[in-house]
Amino acid sequence: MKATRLAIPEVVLIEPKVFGDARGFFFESFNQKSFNEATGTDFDFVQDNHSRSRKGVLRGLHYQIQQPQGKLVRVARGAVFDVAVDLRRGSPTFGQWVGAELSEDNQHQLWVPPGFGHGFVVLSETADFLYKTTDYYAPAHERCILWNDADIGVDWHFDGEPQLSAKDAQGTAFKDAEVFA
Ligand SMILES: Cc1cn([C@H]2C[C@H](O)[C@@H](COP(=O)(O)OP(=O)(O)O[C@H]3O[C@@H](C)C(=O)[C@@H](O)[C@H]3O)O2)c(=O)[nH]c1=O
Repeated sequence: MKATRLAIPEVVLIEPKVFGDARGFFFESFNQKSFNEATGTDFDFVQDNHSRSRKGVLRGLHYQIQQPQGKLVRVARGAVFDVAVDLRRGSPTFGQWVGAELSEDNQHQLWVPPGFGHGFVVLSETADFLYKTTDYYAPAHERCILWNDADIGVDWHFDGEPQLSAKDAQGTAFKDAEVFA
């Protein structure tokens, strides 16, 4: 497994070692010890999620203002561009974003710590998106920043009008959003 800290160093790109053979492949999609060493964290994951989306679907930018979730995300089918936004006021990278393409071909994973907004757009015909979270879903604390907020300025690596949920279409501007202390 290879771990690379991105321009926001708390966000870590994880490249598992994939063992291919005549039958197909095998890899450890999660190993607590390796993950802790790679990220310098020690979280317990409490929820596993799986969503499927069509090409052009964009989910985000999501976070929970209480019970903030760290997310270890990956793609089992298809390809997405995945984005993390630093929402920790006082952080040297507050309001900045990083992103990576995650796909069934590269098997890359992204560690998005608590305190970050998260979203992705689907680049393939369909994508199965899998992620582990460090805290439980808490809809009362859910918040959404508008995907195309100009102050954040994410380059989604996707041309065209994305398909959003009604909730995401009404996301908050970054300047008005509740953020982490
Ligand atoms: C996220 C979530 C949703 N749900 C339900 C609520 C709703 O009826 C349905 C769809 O929810 P949403 O529209 O919020 O799903 P979605 O837009 O896929 O939300 C997810 O987006 C990505 C980008 C994230 O980072 C996740 O943390 C999560 O916010 O699933 C749960 O039961 N548990 C969960 O953990």
